[in-house]
Order: sequence, then structure tokens, then C-alpha cells
Amino acid sequence: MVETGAQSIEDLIPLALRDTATATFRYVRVNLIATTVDAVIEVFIRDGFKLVEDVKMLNVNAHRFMRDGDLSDVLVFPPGTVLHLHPLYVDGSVVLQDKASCMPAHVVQPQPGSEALDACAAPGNKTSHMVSLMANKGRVHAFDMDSRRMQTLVELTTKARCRIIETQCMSFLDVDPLDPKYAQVEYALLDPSCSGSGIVNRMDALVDSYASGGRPQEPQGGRLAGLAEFQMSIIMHAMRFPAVKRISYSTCSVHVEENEAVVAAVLAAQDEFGLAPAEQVIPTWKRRGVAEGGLTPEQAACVVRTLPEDGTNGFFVAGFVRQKPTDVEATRLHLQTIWAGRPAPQAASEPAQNQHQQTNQKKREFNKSADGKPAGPMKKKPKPTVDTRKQNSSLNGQRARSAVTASGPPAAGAGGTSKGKKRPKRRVTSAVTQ
Ligand SMILES: C[S@@+](CC[C@H](N)C(=O)[O-])C[C@H]1O[C@@H](n2cnc3c(N)ncnc32)[C@H](O)[C@@H]1O
Repeated sequence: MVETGAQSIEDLIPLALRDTATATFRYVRVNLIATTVDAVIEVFIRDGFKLVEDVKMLNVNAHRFMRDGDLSDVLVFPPGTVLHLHPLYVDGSVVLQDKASCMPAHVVQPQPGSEALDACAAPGNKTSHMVSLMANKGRVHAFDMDSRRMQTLVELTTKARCRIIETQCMSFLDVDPLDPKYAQVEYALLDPSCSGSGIVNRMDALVDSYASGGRPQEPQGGRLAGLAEFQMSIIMHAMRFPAVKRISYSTCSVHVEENEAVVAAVLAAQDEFGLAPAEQVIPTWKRRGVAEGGLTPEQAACVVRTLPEDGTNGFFVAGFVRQKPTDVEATRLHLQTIWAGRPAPQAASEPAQNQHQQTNQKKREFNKSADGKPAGPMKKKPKPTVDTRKQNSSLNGQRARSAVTASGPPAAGAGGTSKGKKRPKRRVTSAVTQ
């Protein structure tokens, strides 16, 4: 970017392509690290824009805009509004991000001062959104396998003034959930590679989501099945972090196989997490999931779909919440023992020890391998296999029976840990602390 003299990633897009990127409304996410929604509204009004209350009044020629009715930090402009040269965008006070892509951070709801992870983070729009909601306080662990996209994440989140992101260029599936470093991680945003079939806005296709480069393609043959297995393994892996209590799972795909069916398969494969209730998942948004792929109508009402006719890209978001609280202190004590290589310290009390044993028992069950043998909860790299006790998974019988493994990329564009390929070394490409 520096070499080309571009000010932002959108500047790298040929002008001809920018003209085609006007199919949907233009959404402006206010970066709460830098400013407030009211302050941004004032600036636009000073610049000659009129604040209106009805979407029917949005008209590009009349310079109008409005607050978004579902997301408190988002403003809506008519299709075709050119904002990438606006000073608020250039200085990082606002981010140009499709509304649907702003939903996951609102579903995961990370609190200021807490710890969160972003499993497939680059180029980082949702990572910086979480940091904005966290008021730049706490820690966000951002993982991505693609070093080029990770570099973009570092640039974009630096521009957005994020100071609490620690990036690691590696497969999320190789991250050890029991590493003490992640013992406080309570929130997980999962936006893994997908078919990209929901993307209608060329600009978003180029700067925001889907896979690791290339164009969205119509899925062929088993590609969707491979993506679904990979997506499920990412969710199951995030569920192994002991303190994680809230997860958002999203795709920019319109296919049931990557959306409702993956959620149904995850619900069938474990019982630590359930679906977040509808009132916690963008409750004002009318379009919900479809009762297909194994989801009941009640479950489908808990997840969100968006379509181009809603003025956004096609997108899907689901929230998972831990059903029972984990005994984080017991887990921490246990981890301390393992990592220090010395005998277990006396637990604070007998009940805590019992609780701790129960927690491990649960984990052993959770980590059971496909043949039913315990994989061992304290393995350095626990295999993200899916417990196959509940084989009536709706993902499809074949897949549920074979259990998801994360040992190889399911299809071109999706990223597991590549067999036969050299793995990217686990490394911290940038660590920014407060
Ligand atoms: C849909 S994009 C993420 C977009 C990002 N969340 C955002 O909003 O800017 C999916 C990302 O997952 C990454 N990825 C694929 N396989 C991965 C894996 N096993 N571990 C971590 N990241 C992976 C890809 O490199 C790609 O950057």
C-alpha cells in the first residue's frame, strides 16, 4: 500500500471497479475509539448531508443519510454515495463496512476490559469492530493463516487506532485452547472462509470478506461439504477455550449447507453450548434463519440471515452461549500445574476440586476421537474432532459419522492445516499492548 501511495485499501481498487460497487446502501460504521455517533452525524450535517428518518427518503442526489435502525454505531447512506475520500474515513474515525458484516461483533458483545479472540480475522474489519465496542480496553487475539491478509489487518487496525490486538499468523486450528495465555478469553468471533455466495457488492468482495483471495465461485461438487466441515471444526475448536462463554459464527454465504446445517451439526455434536436466544441476536432484524438443514423453526428464529433485497450482502450470523458457567479458577489451577510440571497445588476447597474434576471429565468427553477413545484433554494440540455420540447430525449423515477433523483444508480457499504443505510458523507478527 505504501509503495502505491494509496491512502486506504479502497484506493487500491481500480476506478472502473469502484463504479460497480454501488449495488447496496453504503454503510458507515463509527469507530467508537476515535469519536462518537453524534459527533460523526454533526460532521456530515456540516458537510451538507441531511439526516432523515425513513429509508425511502435516502436519495444520493439529495445528500441524505440516516441512523441504522438495528445497529447503534452504523449510519446508512444511499447507494452510490462516495465516501472513501471523506476526512472521517481517511483519518479512521469511520469504517466503510457492509451492515451485515457489522452484525457479528454486536452478536458476540465483547465487554470493555475483557479478552476476545477472532479466529479468522484478516483483513480485520470485524476485529477492529470488536475493539471499538471494547473501547480499546482488554485484549483481542487475532489469528489468520494468510500473511498477506494479516499485513492488511495490521494496517487497517492501526489506522483505526486499535491498541489491544495481538496477531498470530497461524491456523486457528493449531492454537492450543488450554494455553494459559488464553485462559481469560470469554468471547470468540468466528468468520471462517466460505463460498462467498452472498456477496453482491464488488467492493466488499475485494476489501472485506470471503476465503483467502480470488473471487467467489459457484460451489461445485463437494466444495460446499468441505467448507461446511471446516466451518464446523472452527466452531468446535473455539468451544474448547475454557472461559469462552459467547461465540458468533458468520458467513457471507447464502447456502443452508454453510449456515443452518453447520449450526445444527454443532448443536448435535456437543452440549456445552446452546443457541443464543433471538433477543440477543440483532432482535430488531426481521429476516431470520430458515428451518432447514436440521434447525427447528424455533432455532431458526434465533439466527439471522440478510439478503441483497435488504440492501446488504447475503450473510448469516448465529450466536452460541455457554449453557453452564465454567469453573475458570479450577481450570487455571490445573493448567498452572501442567505447565509448571509440578504437583497440583491444594485447591482452595474440596468442592472446587470436584468441580475441576468434573470440568476435565466433560472435556474428555468433548475431545473423544471418532473411534470413541478419549483424545486426552491436556494434549498440546487437541485434535478438533467432533464427538460423534449424537450421530443424527443434520449436516448430513455421512459427514457426521465420519467426524470432522481439522487436519487438512477441506477445499481450495478454505483453510485447515495443510497436509503436505509447509505450515506457517506460529509467530506473533505484531503485538500491541496498552
Ligand atoms: C471470511 S475471511 C475473514 C474476514 C474477516 N473476519 C473480516 O471481517 O475482515 C476468512 C479468513 O479466514 C482465513 N483462514 C482460513 N483458514 C484459516 C485457519 N485455519 N485459521 C485461521 N484463519 C484461516 C483466511 O485467510 C481469511 O482471511
